[in-house]
Amino acid sequence: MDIVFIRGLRIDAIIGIHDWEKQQRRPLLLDLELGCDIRRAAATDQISDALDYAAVTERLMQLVADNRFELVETLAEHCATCLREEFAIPWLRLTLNKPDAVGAGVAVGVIIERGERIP
Ligand SMILES: Nc1nc2c(c(=O)[nH]1)N=C([C@H](O)[C@@H](O)CO)CN2
Repeated sequence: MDIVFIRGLRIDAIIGIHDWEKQQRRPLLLDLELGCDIRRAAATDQISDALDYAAVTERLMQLVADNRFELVETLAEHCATCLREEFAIPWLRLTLNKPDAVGAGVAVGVIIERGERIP
């Protein structure tokens, strides 16, 4: 299986369990590995045959802008479900990093894998 990746995507989100976290958007960092087969896109050189990482990025930014959650788990799961359904992605790994949430310079978050890797 091939992978289209997105690394270091910064999206400002309302997320957190505390009242003060619900008042202001704060940055999240997303890394994604998206399973796909790039061979058709490579053969045709057409974006319509590719898993368009720009379209995926735009969809994630819209999803985060339209929602507010308490837990990073909930947001990660929504992102994974949305991408798998709307972009027909068989497998993905998503890392959601909420920087500085427990202290300056400390990274916390979740890493989830969903779907089946196609050999
Ligand atoms: N597993 C999780 N633990 C915590 C989360 C979370 O989303 N998932 N969130 C918080 C707070 O919102 C934190 O970011 C600031 O105290 C705490 N633990």
